[in-house]
Amino acid sequence: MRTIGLMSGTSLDGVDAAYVETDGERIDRLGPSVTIPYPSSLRRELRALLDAAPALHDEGRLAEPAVLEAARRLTEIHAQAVAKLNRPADLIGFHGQTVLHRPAKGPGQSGHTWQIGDAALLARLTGVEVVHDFRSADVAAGGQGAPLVPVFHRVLAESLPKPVAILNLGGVGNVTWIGPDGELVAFDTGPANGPLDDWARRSLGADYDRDGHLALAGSPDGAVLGRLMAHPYLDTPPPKSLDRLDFDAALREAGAGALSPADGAATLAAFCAVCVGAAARHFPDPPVQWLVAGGGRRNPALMKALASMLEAPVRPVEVAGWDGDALEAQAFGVLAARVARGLPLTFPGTTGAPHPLTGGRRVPAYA
Ligand SMILES: Nc1ncnc2c1ncn2[C@@H]1O[C@H](COP(=O)(O)OP(=O)(O)OP(=O)(O)O)[C@@H](O)[C@H]1O
Ligand SMILES: CC(=O)N[C@H]1[C@@H]2OC[C@@H](O2)[C@@H](O)[C@@H]1O[C@H](C)C(=O)O
Repeated sequence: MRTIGLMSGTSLDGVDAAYVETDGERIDRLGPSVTIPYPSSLRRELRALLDAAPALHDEGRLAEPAVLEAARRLTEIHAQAVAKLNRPADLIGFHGQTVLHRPAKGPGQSGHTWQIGDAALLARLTGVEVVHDFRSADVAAGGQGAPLVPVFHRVLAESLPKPVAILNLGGVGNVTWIGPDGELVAFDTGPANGPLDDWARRSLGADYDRDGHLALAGSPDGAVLGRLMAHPYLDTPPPKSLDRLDFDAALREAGAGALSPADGAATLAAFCAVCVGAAARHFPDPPVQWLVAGGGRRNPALMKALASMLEAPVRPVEVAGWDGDALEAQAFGVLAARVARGLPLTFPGTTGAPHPLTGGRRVPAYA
């Protein structure tokens, strides 16, 4: 199948689109990819929506005008990304924008995950069948609904020495550990760029701390870091996943807000690495190497903190010949093909699904 994967991540920086030829099990060709950054006004709208989402959800106000308007703007930019790729496609994998993620906390409890985006509008604008809503079926079955990329990571990493750990540093961090027989252990590690971006906005008035300049100018605060390290998420065994804002209260309570701009950034970078170090304790065996994808691999402060925290070499995924900016978008092309073929997206080792589960919903192409 000729697929286009579309991912709008928790960093809210833009949409990534990638062309992939795949049957969902193998990759025949990884084609071009593009990113369309969101205008600042849409970033602000989405960031406000993340804050408002818990109340909107709890009050059943999912179709508020502000939500529909953000979904429409987001979807139109996704359609622009598809047009920019300019490749004939059979299927689009449309993740949408997560505004709230609250998987079930325990057996018998119900959870929910909310991605905004108008799949019918995207199908109309592109003339291509759209697969969307990749996470709900898993959450409804008691899974975490995230992460979803591990099954794609396994295809990519087929010929690499095992065990290997693939770390994505987006707004939130997530890791996939792949064992010698293709076993998967995957989960969200902790906050990554999300709090760093919020900090950069507050202290620099910038979207992010470019090249980690601010963090590299400071030092991690031992007391704040010590309080953060005691967060129960770190020791909780997988499966586990996070909302983009899950650590905000803990960061406030730990006193991060009182630090100087540089020390605050250094502390947040160090904490991201501490979370990854804690994640490694949940692996069945230590990985021979860490391959890092996502925007965080461009932040030298994060990469330095990771290298000093982890025992195996830590390198950007480009050393394996992959494109660390396109990986998640590529994954949603492959996942769309898996949905079309009824193949599982999630597994006991990834989301804690009770058994391998398919998911997603399909909107046919409009003529
Ligand atoms: N040169 C750079 N220096 C520092 N940080 C950078 C740089 N380039 C990108 N980033 C960080 O990477 C972030 C974007 O990462 P990415 O695109 O992987 O996130 P995402 O796909 O939105 O997130 P997620 O994986 O959580 O869905 C930016 O918000 C920024 O924090
Ligand atoms: C609920 C949600 O959107 N989660 C994202 C987020 O961003 C990174 C991390 O948290 C990961 O669990 C997931 O994204 C990737 C694409 C995934 O599902 O594999």
